[in-house]
Amino acid sequence: MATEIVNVKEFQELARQALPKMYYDYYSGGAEDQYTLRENMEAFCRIQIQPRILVDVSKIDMSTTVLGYNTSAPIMIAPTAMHQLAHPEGEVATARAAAACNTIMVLSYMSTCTVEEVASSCNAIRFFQLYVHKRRDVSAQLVQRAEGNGYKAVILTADAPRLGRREADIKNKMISPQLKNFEGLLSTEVDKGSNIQALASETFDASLCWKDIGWLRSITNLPILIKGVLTCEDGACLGWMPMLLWISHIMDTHLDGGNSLPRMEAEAAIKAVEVGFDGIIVSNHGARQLDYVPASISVLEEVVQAVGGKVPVLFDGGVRRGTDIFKALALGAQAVLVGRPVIYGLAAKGEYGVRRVIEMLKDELELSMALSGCPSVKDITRSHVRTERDRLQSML
Ligand SMILES: Cc1cc2nc3c(=O)[nH]c(=O)nc-3n(C[C@H](O)[C@H](O)[C@H](O)COP(=O)(O)O)c2cc1C
Ligand SMILES: CC(C)CC(=O)C(=O)O
Repeated sequence: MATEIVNVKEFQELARQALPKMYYDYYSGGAEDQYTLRENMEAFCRIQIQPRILVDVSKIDMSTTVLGYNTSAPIMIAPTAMHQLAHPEGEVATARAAAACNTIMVLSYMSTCTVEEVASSCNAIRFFQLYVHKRRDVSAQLVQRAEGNGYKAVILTADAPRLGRREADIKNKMISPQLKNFEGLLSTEVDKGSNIQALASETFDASLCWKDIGWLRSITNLPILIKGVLTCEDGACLGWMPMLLWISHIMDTHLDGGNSLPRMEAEAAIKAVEVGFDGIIVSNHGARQLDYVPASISVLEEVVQAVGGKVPVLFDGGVRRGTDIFKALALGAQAVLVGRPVIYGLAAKGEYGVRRVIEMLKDELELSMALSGCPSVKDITRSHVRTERDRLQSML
């Protein structure tokens, strides 16, 4: 008899067994030395939870809203490319699982099922992730198809002017399938070098910058969120801060007239709000772009402070446990997105596997809330966690 799967991480091994090596490596891998890939998870381990006792937790309510849409828990499905390499039903199976769990799914621009196929497969709340194509008309058409098919928001991924260097994909000569969304629009059959690399360099418009957001606004009425730009080196310093940097930060605070953030990071976050984004996703793209950027959990709080509640801040990177979700919420995220675990569930057991992954995370979050004295999501506060920065501060 097969042993019971008891946590999300165990789906990774099932996926490894189920998938051809080339695809498993593509899904699981990160950039270059994979330092940030390890950090994304290890940084969670350095945050401790401070529970409260004797709180009535006989009922736990995990429900929340994201951009006004109700969801059963603050857990969303991150945009990840090419689900049909994991399972023949691809993104349709993922969307059905999202619908069954009452969770929001973000469809990748690089999906293998089309925007329309996913929309007509179920009633999941769907957002659409966008890469801005060198040919702007291609991106505009995709956004308009998404809007016409009931997707509720556009998520602009801003951390990929070029593709990160994923060495396993280079060695494996990772091949991308034809992406049906682009049929008739352009060819994705490129056969030089790493095909994924060639696909990305054909696609990504590396000239995209802040001033182009006006163009994006002009092609859609949907809310637009920005994903990935705020996990910059400036924020990273704080997560890993040696004592010296903390002292200089305190000095900055005084020189800055009370701004509690390092100036560069605050500027980046505020800029995103000023140019009119409707939400921010703190993300390092699952450590697949620039290696040696900080774990995204270690910059979350600075971004939340800089944004000051003006727009929602979502979070992704390394979420594998309910306690990870609890920690991200305590540090100010409105919800988390989950990338690889969803793919592992899909590869191992199709739609059912994705459902199990989400259910397991929900069950773990519910238990974490009960054991921490938090009957609802809004009861999870900053004082429920203790970070490295808190520990260093207490030594001053
Ligand atoms: C295989 C794979 C494909 C991805 N494809 C996309 C994509 O098409 N668009 C995008 O914005 N992010 C993409 N991402 C990044 C995810 O949206 C997300 O930021 C990341 O997976 C979160 O980290 P996690 O996998 O540790 O949960 C991808 C990530 C993986 C692992
Ligand atoms: C096809 C890739 C460009 C999709 C992606 O964003 C990724 O693999 O991280």
